Amino acid sequence: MIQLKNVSKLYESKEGNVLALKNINLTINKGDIYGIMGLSGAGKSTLIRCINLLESPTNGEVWVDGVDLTKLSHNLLRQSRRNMGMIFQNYHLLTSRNVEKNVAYPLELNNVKKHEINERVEQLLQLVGLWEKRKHYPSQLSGGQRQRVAIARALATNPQVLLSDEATSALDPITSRSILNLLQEINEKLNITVVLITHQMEVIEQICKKVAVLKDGEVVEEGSVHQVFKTPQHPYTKLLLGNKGLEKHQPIPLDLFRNVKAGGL
Ligand SMILES: Nc1ncnc2c1ncn2[C@@H]1O[C@H](COP(=O)(O)OP(=O)(O)OP(=O)(O)O)[C@@H](O)[C@H]1O
Repeated sequence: MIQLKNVSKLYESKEGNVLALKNINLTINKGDIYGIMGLSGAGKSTLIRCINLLESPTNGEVWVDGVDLTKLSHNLLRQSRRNMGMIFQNYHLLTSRNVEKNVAYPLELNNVKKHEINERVEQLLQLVGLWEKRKHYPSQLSGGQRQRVAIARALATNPQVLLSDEATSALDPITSRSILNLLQEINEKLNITVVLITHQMEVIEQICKKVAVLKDGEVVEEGSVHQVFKTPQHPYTKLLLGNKGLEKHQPIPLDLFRNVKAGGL
């Protein structure tokens, strides 16, 4: 379980101070696919980066599986971070390493034995449908394939949590759908908690069970996706959803693209 308790984040600079998060309280249960949505500048990236303390909150506590990460030493925090994989809009792959070496990288850093690395890399590349492309370099892959490599790498250390920072924002709708299906499969098969941020309502609608709506650094509404999309309470949520409320807009069936060959996207 992930709990954010009274989390605030103040960015200070000579250009001026920005209070990016204001007293955030959130509980994300194990096995959830939890979406955080909001417009540009709402504080989504800051919030997701506070979960693994890539960004240190100015105030508040971040509890993951019973441990307050804000109280950990540097070394213990590094160990805890192995429990949380992260993927990004721009993939962040190492361009000088081929697919299998990218996935192996976190395992090499953790001094895992060579034969275990090989086994794990094969499992992960089979899972994301890219075993055949293991010798390819990132520049030889499509955006969707790069994101699959990034997902495999994020899962290398067997994390319990996967954080997704706008992971499908740069992809076309069909490729985006295939990546979301993969995240859902990972959630179901491996029981990994997925936390994602996005400005795209359809992403939330497609795979999330729960959602928090972020506006100017504050959570203005939270609940099950069904409830929030069907009967949004806050004017900002209503504005974001526009005519996409569940009553007016039925999502595309989840399995529509399941049969599209993964490696081709
Ligand atoms: N390192 C930083 N220094 C100063 N201000 C920052 C920094 N990072 C973010 N901010 C500010 O904090 C606020 C929230 O930014 P954040 O990137 O978290 O929002 P976001 O919802 O992820 O936006 P986007 O969807 O455009 O990425 C913005 O006003 C932004 O300018």
